[in-house]
Amino acid sequence: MASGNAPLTGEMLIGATPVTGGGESLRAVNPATGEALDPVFGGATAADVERACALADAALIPYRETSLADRAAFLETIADNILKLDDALIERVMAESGLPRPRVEGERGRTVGQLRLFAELVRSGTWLDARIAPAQPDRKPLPRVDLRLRNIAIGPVAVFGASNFPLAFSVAGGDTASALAAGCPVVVRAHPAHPGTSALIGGAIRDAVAACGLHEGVFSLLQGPGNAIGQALVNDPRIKAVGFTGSRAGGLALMATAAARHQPIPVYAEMSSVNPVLLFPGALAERGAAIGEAFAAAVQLGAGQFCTNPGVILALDGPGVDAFIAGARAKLAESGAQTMLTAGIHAAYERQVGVFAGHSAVATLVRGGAPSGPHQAQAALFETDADSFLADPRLQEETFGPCSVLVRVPDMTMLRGIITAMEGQLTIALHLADADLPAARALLPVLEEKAGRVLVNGFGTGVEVSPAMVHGGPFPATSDGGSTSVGTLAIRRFLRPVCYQDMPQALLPDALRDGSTVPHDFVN
Ligand SMILES: NC(=O)C1=CN([C@@H]2O[C@H](COP(=O)(O)OP(=O)(O)OC[C@H]3O[C@@H](n4cnc5c(N)ncnc54)[C@H](OP(=O)(O)O)[C@@H]3O)[C@@H](O)[C@H]2O)C=CC1
Ligand SMILES: O=C(O)CCC(=O)C(=O)O
Repeated sequence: MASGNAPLTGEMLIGATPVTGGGESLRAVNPATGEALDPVFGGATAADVERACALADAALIPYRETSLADRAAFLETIADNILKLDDALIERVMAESGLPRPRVEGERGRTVGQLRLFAELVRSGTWLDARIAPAQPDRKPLPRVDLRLRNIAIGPVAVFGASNFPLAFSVAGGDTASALAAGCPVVVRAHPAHPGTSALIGGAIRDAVAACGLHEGVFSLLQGPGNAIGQALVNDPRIKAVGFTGSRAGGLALMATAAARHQPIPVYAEMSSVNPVLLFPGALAERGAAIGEAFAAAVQLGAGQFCTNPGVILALDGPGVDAFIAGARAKLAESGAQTMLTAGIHAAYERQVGVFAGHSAVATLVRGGAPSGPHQAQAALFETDADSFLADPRLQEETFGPCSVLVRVPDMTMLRGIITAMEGQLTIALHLADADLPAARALLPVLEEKAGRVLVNGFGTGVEVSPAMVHGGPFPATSDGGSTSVGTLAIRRFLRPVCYQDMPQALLPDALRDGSTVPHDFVN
């Protein structure tokens, strides 16, 4: 296990202990070259999973009662340690993901910024949602009992690292940051595509646990290929919640496992979304070509491997649609193919693009530049009509990669019908001119029903980490439309309220004692 800038060893982390897993092993593969990367990582066995969960359970009570200041300092130490990994981290991410340096450096900034934002939140104490309703012994006709409420950590959390954000949605990504902020020990199941990146970040967290004097079970990192590791983790009775970003099939499988446990637990899975982009007539007439060019950039961001990727364009039919297509066509045609994250993701992309290309009701508008190396995705824009789109659910499914289908929609009634028929989404984007506002206003309640975030004159890619962000949405965008995986509200997934009734001051947690300086609602 790497510590600081020490070389990678192929070990995982069971608490503070580096362990070479005795299960099936794996090596990362550079998707840009096909080269297998050293070292070999030993895979976690059932006994490794068991030990990590036992340690997490042992760490729960001491960790969840750390002071706000100490827990915030821990999150900041993780951020500092990640930065200390310096270029060794950036190069390993690039080698394991095929992502370009500026993207990886940006993602590191987002990861570190996210940890610091959660540190600020922890320090504020607002997330405790403390409420004090003191006793009213003289209340008539009945006296009122003394009631005090605070949130506590839900318990050890299993986090599945995502393939498409090796830093911001992985070992120290949003799920881990929000769970640690809530006071939950975390057991991470590293994504098999980037074991080296995961080990480097895992070392940074382990070093922070030690430097902050915390129980070693606050963090463990499991490596290896295959479903068995994740299944064992979600099945372990000591795990009390799950954070996941990945495929719909994977998310559904974990939800089923969690629901079938003796004690079912919540799975916060972010799965699939096509993020409809609605083009209104006024905006199309005013700047159709420019919107088309901006779309071409958005759909290719990160080789389209974003769950916020604009996968469906619903264009209200009119002359401006052709201007949009011309703008998109010009930009897409001149773009190069991009390396995808893994051979499997590339093969899935080719399969799904093949469904569009071979569909009798679909026309190919443009393909991007041809591949010049292994696992490269060629961008694609298709077109179909509204009736065909509604009739075939395959056209409404997520294509993970730089691909989108434009649907010509005859009128607002049909647009409303299509949105109503579609599944839940992370984002819906509207392109509007002033003249479109009345129509957009009338549609907004339907859009709110369907998406976690509705945005205007932009695209959903590039989620801002903010207290006001919702990165979630109705199923299947996520398994739980009542939450977010990005932004400070994400902490709520890993909290549970406890009420203390008629509890003597000496037994109350500090935040709920008389004179508490932690922000709280006082109920007269
Ligand atoms: N919408 C989105 O945000 C994203 C969608 N995807 C989609 O997922 C496809 C595959 O990408 P990938 O990132 O590997 O996603 P997967 O869902 O296949 O895998 C994500 C993680 O979950 C584990 N896992 C998957 N299925 C199970 C299961 N049944 N039981 C236990 N663990 C499981 C995987 O490990 P292992 O496979 O070793 O079991 C891995 O650690 C992409 O082609 C794309 O379509 C991917 C990333 C993001
Ligand atoms: O668009 C982004 O910045 C985040 C996208 C995302 O959450 C994902 O692809 O998993």
